[in-house]
Amino acid sequence: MSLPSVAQVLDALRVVQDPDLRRDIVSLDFVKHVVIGDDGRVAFAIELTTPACPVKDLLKEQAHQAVAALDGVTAVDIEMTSSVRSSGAVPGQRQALPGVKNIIAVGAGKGGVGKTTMAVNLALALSLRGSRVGLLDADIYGPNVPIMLGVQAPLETDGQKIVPIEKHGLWTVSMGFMAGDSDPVIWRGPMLHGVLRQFLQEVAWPALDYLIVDMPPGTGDVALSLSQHTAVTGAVVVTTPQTVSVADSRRAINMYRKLNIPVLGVIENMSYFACPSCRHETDLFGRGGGRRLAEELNVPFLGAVPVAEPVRSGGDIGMPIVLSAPDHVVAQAINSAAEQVAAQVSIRAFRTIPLTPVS
Ligand SMILES: Nc1ncnc2c1ncn2[C@@H]1O[C@H](COP(=O)(O)OP(=O)(O)OP(=O)(O)O)[C@@H](O)[C@H]1O
Repeated sequence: MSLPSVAQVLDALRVVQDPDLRRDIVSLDFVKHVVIGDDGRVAFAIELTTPACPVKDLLKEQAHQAVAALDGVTAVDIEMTSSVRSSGAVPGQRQALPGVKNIIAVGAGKGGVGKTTMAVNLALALSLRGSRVGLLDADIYGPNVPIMLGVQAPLETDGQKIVPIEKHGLWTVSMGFMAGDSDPVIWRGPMLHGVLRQFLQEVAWPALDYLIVDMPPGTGDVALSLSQHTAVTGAVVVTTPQTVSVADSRRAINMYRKLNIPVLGVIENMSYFACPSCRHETDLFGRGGGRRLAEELNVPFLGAVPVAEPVRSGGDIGMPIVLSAPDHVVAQAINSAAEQVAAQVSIRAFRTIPLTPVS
């Protein structure tokens, strides 16, 4: 039986569509290194735009089926790889940080909605999926990242730049490493601006796919500084479902829009309580407010995360839930939200990078 050509394999793969990018994987230039063996074995790689791709398994399965159906094919070997694209540096705009492909702000309109919890767990979820991730604690007045990561160490320099502290596979800097746990931070706007600039430009950040920035709650100075210092890929807004929180989140989204920071989407934290014994779900704060806000403002809804005691206790002892209980319903909800964030970043990267034509 005759063997298919590389062109025929590629043609067959054109039926496989990336649902987020709305194009087929061949014209997206995802298919690499097609090798057709004399025995009819076809091997190739599919290079996705993030290791956290939510539809990775689906794309692999569809690609397998499409190629296996060709005459002469006896086996199909697919290697799934990824290369995160940068959507930070748009021509004519500010530069992203050197070596940092994407900067993602995690913000909230209100304090106490779980913004830091989401920032830490989203960062870890992306890292656990194979990305290189940094976490910048820009919540200068209430720096809780060190507590939630369970790390307390003085920041040091390599002679020129601040060396970020590595914990659980993340690289991080925080005011909490400078001030003591209970020292108040009393600074004026220009000083905040200076600290943020230092944390961005005077830190020896390693090469990163994603730098997650834990923003202070509310609308204000730090978001403005961030947008002035660097090209921000986008912002994730964390809300709880009740009306007062949603109203503040609406203001936060509008602020990011005013600053030309794209809104990647809304996460509804503390969406409901899932009883660990009987599994009954109670809508403590009126589930759905975050989703309705996303629909109203025409931004993606990235997921609903329930309330659960292990989230709080894990945060208190520096062992975030995606690490301590990866099968917990909350960890799964956060993992799914992290995949949606990565997908939104990829979508933005494709809006700013011209596609390579495929011959
Ligand atoms: N889904 C959840 N289930 C249970 N507890 C949660 C959940 N999300 C957050 N928490 C807890 O709520 C408290 C506040 O969370 P966190 O510090 O992340 O909020 P925040 O919005 O960053 O607050 P702020 O910026 O005002 O300091 C923490 O004790 C945290 O462990």
